[in-house]
Amino acid sequence: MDIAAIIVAAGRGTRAGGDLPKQWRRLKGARVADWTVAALSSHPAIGRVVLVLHPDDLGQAAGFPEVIIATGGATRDASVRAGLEALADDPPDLVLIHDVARPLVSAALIDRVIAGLAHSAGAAPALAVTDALWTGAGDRVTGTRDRAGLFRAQTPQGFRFAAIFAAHRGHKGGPAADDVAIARAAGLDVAIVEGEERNLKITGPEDFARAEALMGKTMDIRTGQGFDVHAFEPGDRVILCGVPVPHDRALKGHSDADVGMHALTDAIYGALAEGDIGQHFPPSDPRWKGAASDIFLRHAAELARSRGYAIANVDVTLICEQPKIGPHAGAMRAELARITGIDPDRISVKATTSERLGFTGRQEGIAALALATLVKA
Ligand SMILES: Nc1ccn([C@@H]2O[C@H](COP(=O)(O)OP(=O)(O)OP(=O)(O)O)[C@@H](O)[C@H]2O)c(=O)n1
Ligand SMILES: C[C@](O)(CO)[C@H](O)COP(=O)(O)O
Repeated sequence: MDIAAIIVAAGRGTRAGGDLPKQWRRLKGARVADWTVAALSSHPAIGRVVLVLHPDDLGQAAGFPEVIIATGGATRDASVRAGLEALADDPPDLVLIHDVARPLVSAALIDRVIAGLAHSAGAAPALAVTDALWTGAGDRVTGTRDRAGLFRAQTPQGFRFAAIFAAHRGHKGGPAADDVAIARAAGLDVAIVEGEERNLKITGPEDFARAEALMGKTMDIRTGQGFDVHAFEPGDRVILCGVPVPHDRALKGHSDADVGMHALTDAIYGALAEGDIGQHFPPSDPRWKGAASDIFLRHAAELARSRGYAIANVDVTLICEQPKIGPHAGAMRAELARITGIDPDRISVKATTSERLGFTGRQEGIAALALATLVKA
């Protein structure tokens, strides 16, 4: 069964306030959109994810190399339609349509939606209304309503792709609250599956704190360490943390011998219990001869993201007498930030000498240590 997900992220988040649309604001260090994309793309049944961005936000696409990007419209249903069109050339069997503003969606809830599609063209999560319902005008209650049979709708809302695509294409009734409304207007049967209180939609300013409190209860924190050494050989520069640094020698290695980036890549693999760089990129493979090490680091960072982890911070220590690292540390942090997609203020690059002791002290090579911390809500 081919299952795709569409994450609509083209809204402006006006009710949430703040300087940035809500999907670009942070929860526990990673952006709301990072959590949501990770939650969907790490689900084993979901093969493809489409992220629908506002035209002003297309610059963010580079931070999501593993997803298909589409450009959204002025309303939620126009954005969903853009996501469906992006899948139309190679249509999946099922599609799950999700709000970027619901970053705490669980794998179990996604499983329930998929299971609900076994006997129905649509399936969507919801919670039965448990509070009493009133009508009101100003500050006065004007009436009461029976809550029996009323539900609070959530996402992801799942559908047979062909059915919801036809429903969206044929929809003429103006903006709809959600895809269930569009499906039902087209006569599709939609099953209700159990939603979760945890699957809140970040809507108002107070919802960021609520989401962080919920995340804190189940946070999975992992650390990994990496260590690497490369010997000097004749040359006129070394590559350290992606930055060429003039020197009277080069570092010797199968790839570009970027000892700092290798240590950091191993730290991320270590946190994931995913072996080391040599397992993923064997030195015996001629494809990696002279390779720029950003390939390795990007792979490790994407692996972390695809497993639902955000990189909370990294700390790299270079051990050498020469060259001096301080003047280049800012450029190194910026380069590591660019490759990993995390903020430079979560990346530390520092250096120490070994007081002229040992192989680094004798200037036979450079060593590097790295630590990485990954978090999953
Ligand atoms: N033109 C739009 C409007 C909304 N959405 C998406 O639809 C989801 C649910 O909408 P809502 O929570 O209302 O988000 P915003 O429209 O961003 O918020 P607001 O109404 O406060 O501006 C969000 O993931 C939002 O990004 C979208 O992709 N395109
Ligand atoms: C689709 C939805 O998440 C269901 O609860 C919701 O309708 C979308 O958000 P909005 O606040 O209604 O725009």
